[in-house]
Amino acid sequence: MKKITFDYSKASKFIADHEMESMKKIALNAKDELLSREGAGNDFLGWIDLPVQYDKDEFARIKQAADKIKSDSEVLIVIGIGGSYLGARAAIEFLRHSFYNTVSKEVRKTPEIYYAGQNISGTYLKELIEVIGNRDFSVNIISKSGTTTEPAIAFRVFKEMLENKYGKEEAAKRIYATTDKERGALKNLATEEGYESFVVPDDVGGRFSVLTAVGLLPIAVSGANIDALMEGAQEAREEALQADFENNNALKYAAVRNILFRKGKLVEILANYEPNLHYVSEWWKQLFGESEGKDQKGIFNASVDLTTDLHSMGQFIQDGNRILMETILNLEAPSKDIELKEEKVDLDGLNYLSGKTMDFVNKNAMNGTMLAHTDGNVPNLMVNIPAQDEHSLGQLFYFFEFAVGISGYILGVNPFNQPGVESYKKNMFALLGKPGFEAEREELLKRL
Ligand SMILES: O=P(O)(O)OC[C@H]1O[C@](O)(CO)[C@@H](O)[C@@H]1O
Repeated sequence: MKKITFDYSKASKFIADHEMESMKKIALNAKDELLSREGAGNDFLGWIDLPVQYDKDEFARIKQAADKIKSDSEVLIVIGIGGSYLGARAAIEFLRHSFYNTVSKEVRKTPEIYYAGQNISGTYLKELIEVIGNRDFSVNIISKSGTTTEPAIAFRVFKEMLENKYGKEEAAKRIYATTDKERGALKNLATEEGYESFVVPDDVGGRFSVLTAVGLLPIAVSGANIDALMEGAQEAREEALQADFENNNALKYAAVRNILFRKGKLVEILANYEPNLHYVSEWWKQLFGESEGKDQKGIFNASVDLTTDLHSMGQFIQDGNRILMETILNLEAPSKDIELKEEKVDLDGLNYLSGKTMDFVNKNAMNGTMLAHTDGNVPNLMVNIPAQDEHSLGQLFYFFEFAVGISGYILGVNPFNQPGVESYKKNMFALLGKPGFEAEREELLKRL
């Protein structure tokens, strides 16, 4: 099986050999810190061994639950926010049909899948309910803490809908709860109501949880192969833990982005040339942004879908404030392609491309853009993804997880906490009038 690779050769003019030598030592120290489990946030390192040490009984139960949902539901609603939905969505959009929910059932073969609880929009929820219509559906509510407001609100709505449609007992058989093994409101509810439950391990944070039931149940419902996903992750883990620096893609990526950061490249844009990678970028943004953006430090993570955004953000990337580095997600072999035909009269002037494939055009756009951006002083790094399949994606997930652990330690932050996320919650609760927030409420209202 082909491997994910990281290539920074096109950015070599921005990185001197001695800088790499020096950062190599720092990255290897960070690796020791991570693997010795003595660094900051060391109670959240369960993701390191997850691809080889996971609960096999639960894994089998995930497959059974997915089979049940496939057999009794036309629609699955996945309720969660941040790490409790982005990994599943990234995988489903990367691995399955570009128009998964709208392509015919004969092609899709599995339930339509929609996401809720990732915003607080009444319009979104109301219209999602219209999409479900009278059809049979199930719900997978995912919240590690079991107390996050956005998914909790959405779950209330769908729980009531299920109970009205099927009665309380049957509704309970259509609700799958993925949460902490013993704590939180959702766990209590699941126990009380008898929902089938799956566990988010204590030592695996939300943004590192895609290879637990958090990601695996929705991914399995979509028809993707979760065994192959885990196998890919196992291979990337093997490399990350065992390989020396020169052959260790995750270590090199962590090192290079930190060299560039220290030279004023404060923003990293992740660029894809295939729309099915859009949510991989969204997943990556949380993984890196929430892990590194703290203590008034960190690389800001952004993403662009290309060539689409070359016609909106392209001007800035080429020519605006020079604070950018760019990492390209290069899907080496897309699963489908179209060959361009010759036309008798070359009115659109495209006959020079006849016999060429869309991917040929796309790859040339990518290479041309990479050189142009490099000339414009945006260092371009590349992550090569062999294929649009589970094996490659499993590798990619682990590659980025390991890289961010190393990168966070290089930066000198705890990559495994997210204290900053609490501030908006506190204000929201106060403004909503949640009991216990009365004093804060008065203060905030004066400021509005
Ligand atoms: O799974 P939970 O506990 O609902 O959390 C969802 C998301 O919210 C955060 O805790 C931030 O508030 C993320 O770290 C997490 O992925």
